[in-house]
Amino acid sequence: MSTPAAQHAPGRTPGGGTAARARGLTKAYGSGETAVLALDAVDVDIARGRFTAVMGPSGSGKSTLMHCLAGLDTVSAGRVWLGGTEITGLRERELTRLRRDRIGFVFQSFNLVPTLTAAENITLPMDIAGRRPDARWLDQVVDTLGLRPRLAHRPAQLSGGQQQRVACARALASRPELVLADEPTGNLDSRTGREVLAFLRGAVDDLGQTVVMVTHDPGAAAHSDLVLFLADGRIVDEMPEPTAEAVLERMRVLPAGGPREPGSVPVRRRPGAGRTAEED
Ligand SMILES: Nc1ncnc2c1ncn2[C@@H]1O[C@H](COP(=O)(O)OP(=O)(O)OP(=O)(O)O)[C@@H](O)[C@H]1O
Repeated sequence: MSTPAAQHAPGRTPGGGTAARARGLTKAYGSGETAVLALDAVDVDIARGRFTAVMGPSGSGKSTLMHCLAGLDTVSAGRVWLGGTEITGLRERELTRLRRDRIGFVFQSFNLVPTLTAAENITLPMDIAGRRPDARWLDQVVDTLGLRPRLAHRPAQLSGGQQQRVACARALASRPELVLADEPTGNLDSRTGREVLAFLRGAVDDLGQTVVMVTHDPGAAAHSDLVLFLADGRIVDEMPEPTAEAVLERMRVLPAGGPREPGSVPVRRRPGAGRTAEED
């Protein structure tokens, strides 16, 4: 469970498919002279049952991509699907329900409720939704994350790594179709960070979950099955079975990134960029 993805057998999980998909996904912030193009006609397929990392320089559009895939942000152009559901065009109420029922989120700052126990934090989103957790699934998640002895503890009684494990369990509790993790190890020391990555890896390998993780850390990306490299709002490359060294090397030659004005640079696509997982 704790082995980097490079040591896992390559190939898709049985019954794979696409958990999320975007075509021509474009996001501009602002308008006129101050407008910036955060995403520029991105095509992406997120393979079901796999662990995908998103890397790129600061300002390259990683968080925007994540937010658009989750329906947390509106798109300027293009289409986004979660499974078979097109989310572009859904009303806010439908989006709220879709996020609650079908997507799990893990953030850099664990976002736990301090007055609740670990167990209560884990089931909170389902409690709010009036949904009953599947007890067997929840047991599996709690055991995979090694949280059984900590369930009665409040966040302040847990280490940072344990708190992030609780946040991971909360994201997995409803057995979502997609788990989105934005810099999940950003606030952790390297040892506890590796622990959390091993658990995310376990969520994919042992529980069949689909995880997309934004990270700046090549070592974290090495736990994934596939790294997508963003630069200037475009997917410029991808790397299956990444190693930390290969990711670091690839990052060195990425453009410095940052937003730019719409239309200021002609759309030019590297060979293979935006290729779908199906086509590999
Ligand atoms: N709410 C916003 N309003 C205006 N511009 C925004 C907004 N959100 C993002 N941007 C712009 O879009 C660009 C892409 O932002 P995004 O946060 O997706 O980049 P990132 O790759 O996640 O960066 P970082 O690694 O620093 O978190 C940013 O550089 C920023 O200028």
